[in-house]
Amino acid sequence: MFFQIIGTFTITDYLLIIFLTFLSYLFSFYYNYFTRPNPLPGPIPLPFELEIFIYGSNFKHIATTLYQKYGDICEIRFGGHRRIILSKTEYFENLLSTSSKSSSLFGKHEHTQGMDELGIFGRGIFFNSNYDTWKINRYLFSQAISTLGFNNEAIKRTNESFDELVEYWNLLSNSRLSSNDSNSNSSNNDWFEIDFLPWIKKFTSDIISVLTTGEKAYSMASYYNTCNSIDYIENSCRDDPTLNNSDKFIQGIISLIKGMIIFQIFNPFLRHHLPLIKDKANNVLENRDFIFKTLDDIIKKRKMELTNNPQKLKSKHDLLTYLLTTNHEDKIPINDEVIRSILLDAFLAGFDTTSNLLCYIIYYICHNPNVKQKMFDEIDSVFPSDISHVTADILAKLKYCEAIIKETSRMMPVTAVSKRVAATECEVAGYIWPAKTVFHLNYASIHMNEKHWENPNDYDPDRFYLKNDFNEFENDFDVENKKSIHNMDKYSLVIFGGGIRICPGKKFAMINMLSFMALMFRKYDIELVDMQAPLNTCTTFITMCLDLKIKIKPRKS
Ligand code: HEM
Repeated sequence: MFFQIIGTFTITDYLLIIFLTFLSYLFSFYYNYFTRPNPLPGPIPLPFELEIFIYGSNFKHIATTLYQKYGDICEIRFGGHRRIILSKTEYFENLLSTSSKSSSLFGKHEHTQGMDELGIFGRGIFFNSNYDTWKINRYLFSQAISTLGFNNEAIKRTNESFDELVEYWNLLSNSRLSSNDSNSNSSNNDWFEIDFLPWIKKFTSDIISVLTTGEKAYSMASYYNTCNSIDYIENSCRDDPTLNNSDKFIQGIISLIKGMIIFQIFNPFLRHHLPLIKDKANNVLENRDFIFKTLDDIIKKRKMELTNNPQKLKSKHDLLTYLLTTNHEDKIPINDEVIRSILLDAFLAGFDTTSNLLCYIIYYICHNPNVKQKMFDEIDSVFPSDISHVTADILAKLKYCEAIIKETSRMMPVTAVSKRVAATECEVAGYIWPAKTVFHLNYASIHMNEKHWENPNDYDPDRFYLKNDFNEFENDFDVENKKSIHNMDKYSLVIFGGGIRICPGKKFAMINMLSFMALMFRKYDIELVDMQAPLNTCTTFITMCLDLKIKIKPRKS
């Protein structure tokens, strides 16, 4: 009967049905919009999640533009979700709360089909919104990376990696000089030109890799080989099949960070059927499988070592060894999949954040020669050239370098906008919101707000310069101390997030960045190749530097 009726339809009938379906979709879409709770200023939404084609995916740009146009609290529909953009510190109170499970604002990511497809969300720490599993994973992770052994290892590995980096730069500089190529990038006066971004990414990924898995990644060696085919670095360890893929693995992590956004902002239909998007989404999935397999192989290999030679592992201070031995001794029920997700988090959250911030530091100090000189003076006074390697005691004295890290993070936060998703009805900014509302905390605009910062466009690390022995990054952000130092409200500078989901890697990140600054700027003077070029960045989950050409020259000792 049904098919008989269908059979009588003409093409006009079909077109009419399509038109009416479209009309009813539009009607319900805009009905929901105009009857939404707590209507806020913001652009009128577009049907079929078309906003991505208008606003792009740079969420820092979206949030700052909306703040400028619509004020401290406004909204946008994006990626199929209503998003509330908050650009006033008072509104952060409930969102960055330290109260735990009861908080309906514990989750950081909207649950979508894309999240499930990617198989990363809901696991590990960063992408996990399940309080019970998150708590165990975060506890294990924080325990492992806060041990003295891990911190000392972090300093030792940074020293070693820097020595290696200097070796490659010397080799490259010498080979360019000897080739005497008139078209060579190296200029006279001992200045040597490099693309800093890939080098610092390889540098930090080598450190993260060895501290996370206990395995060397040889990313710098690989990159050196792509820069110079003459003096190819032979490395016997690279015969190991696990390590042969190591640089590919690091590249894979970078692509995964970039590719995840596709699963967040494109709806399943576009991801599965629109050719260009479909290809990109498939590449992300293929890459994810490769990353999972590599990590699984490393876990298997370490487990074998643990069985065959448990004594040898006593000297290891990496995250994986800690997780496996904790599993053995404390009987905490974590399986290999959980271990893999924690390791993956260390890679995802660990190396791109520090490497990008180091790029921004270089950009800003090169534009502010007085800051650069003051930094040189501090480094020279606490880390003289007769001391070969940086130590924890030296790092604790680098107060001006610490101020540079803060001021750079204020001007160019790596996490420009963070997110919370309501699990149940909740109160934020004086309104009651339904479950699933997505809130964006617009740190980038707050960091540049005249209400909190005098001359916010001026790069001035002195605003954070502590001349006493107090090391702010040693402790969790302490409201009282922070107020006494900056005399500002506690959310006016948010570098590592806040509340129970504050970055657990912040101490390690500080060790890593301060060590690099001390080693690099004790040895090299530095300039930008093009002082007129603006800082080229793009924001997805974090704000990434897209390129940074610099010139370096050994400093006179
Ligand atoms: C400059 C360096 C870094 C910056 C600016 C940074 C910043 C942040 C921020 C803003 C958050 C989110 C907090 C929130 O949503 O409230 C976060 C979370 C996190 N970070 Fe970092 N981070 C850095 C380095 C690191 C390093 C080196 C590691 C580990 C090796 C790390 C591991 C994590 C993890 C696991 C989380 C998730 C915490 C959770 O959801 O409970 N981060 N980080």
